[in-house]
Amino acid sequence: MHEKQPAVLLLEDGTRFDGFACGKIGTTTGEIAFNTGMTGYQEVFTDPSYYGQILVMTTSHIGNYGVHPEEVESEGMKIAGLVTKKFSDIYSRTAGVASLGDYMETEERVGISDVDTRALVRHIRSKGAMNAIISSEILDEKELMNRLQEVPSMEGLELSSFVATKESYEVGSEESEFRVALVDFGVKKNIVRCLAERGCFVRVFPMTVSIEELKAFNPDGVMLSNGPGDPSAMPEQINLVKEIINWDIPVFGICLGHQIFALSQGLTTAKMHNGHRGLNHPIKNLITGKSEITSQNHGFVVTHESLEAHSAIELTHIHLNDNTVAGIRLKGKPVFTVQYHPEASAGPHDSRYLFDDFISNMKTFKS
Ligand SMILES: NC(=O)CC[C@H](N)C(=O)O
Repeated sequence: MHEKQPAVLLLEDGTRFDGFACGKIGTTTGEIAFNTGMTGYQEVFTDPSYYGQILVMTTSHIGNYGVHPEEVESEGMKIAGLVTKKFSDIYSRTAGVASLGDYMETEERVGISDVDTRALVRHIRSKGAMNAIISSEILDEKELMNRLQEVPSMEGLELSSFVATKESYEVGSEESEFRVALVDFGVKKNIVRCLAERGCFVRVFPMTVSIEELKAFNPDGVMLSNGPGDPSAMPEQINLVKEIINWDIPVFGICLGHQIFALSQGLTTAKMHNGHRGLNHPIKNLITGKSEITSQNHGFVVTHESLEAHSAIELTHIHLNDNTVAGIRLKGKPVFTVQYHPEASAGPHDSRYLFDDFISNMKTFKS
């Protein structure tokens, strides 16, 4: 345990919060976002879709169950920084191997604790997403603001290339019933696990893969992964997905994969006032009429206006809090995508059936 060191959180609009340093002593910048999940902080912090974001956890105690090597969604922490109310230096869980503070230091992540996170979240909820800086080495507001002004806006930022694989790799056995080509934009490990558990041999391809390389693998289906950043800043990947759709193979897309699919078909995406990040987001499946409680993490969304004007794409799921587009499919084709996280790690398993739907599409396609 360390002596508490002062730290500052400064938002782009000049709002300042004082607290204490947690994790590495240093400075970090990014877009500020909040997650309302009450558990699963290690999975969240290692989710590649959070790359470039300073994350506020609304649950008031973070760190109290330490960290565990298996509870990661990628190799290492991906959030740009952490904001909490109470940061626990000690942890109580027999399976824990280290404290969150030690893990953040090893992973070189800067955080700030003892912030009034309720006031902070109310502020960003009304003002909308904006950039922020956390520092435990610079406390001078002018200097912090100068640094903050150099941080690019999330809108227009391509971030997948910082977190997605550069080399292909395989998961599962080649003897498996289905072969899935996964295009990696920043994949969460649990997506691959959910496929492997259902009898899939998965080859994870870098996002620079060509359509010929994908075809050469002879897959039964293509999975488009989640990932960070603005989907509209990825013209090559949008083009690749257009080619995948023309190939007429089963496709399943999650989050960024869903947004890139939408853009490839001429729909548009927009930046949300505030994203959806948490474990209890209500979704309605418009095909079955059933609701599901879902895990979410996104700051962009497919627009209703573009969808209404498109005759080949059908709305399949809506978000019940704000009616935003949560799932779509290509009419008459085995192609569907969702804005939320059926692999939900952490989170409820209500939406796991989407993996089964993908499997059943591949079964039909094979025969
Ligand atoms: N989880 C994701 O794939 C996020 C997608 C995209 N980066 C967004 O914020 O909307």
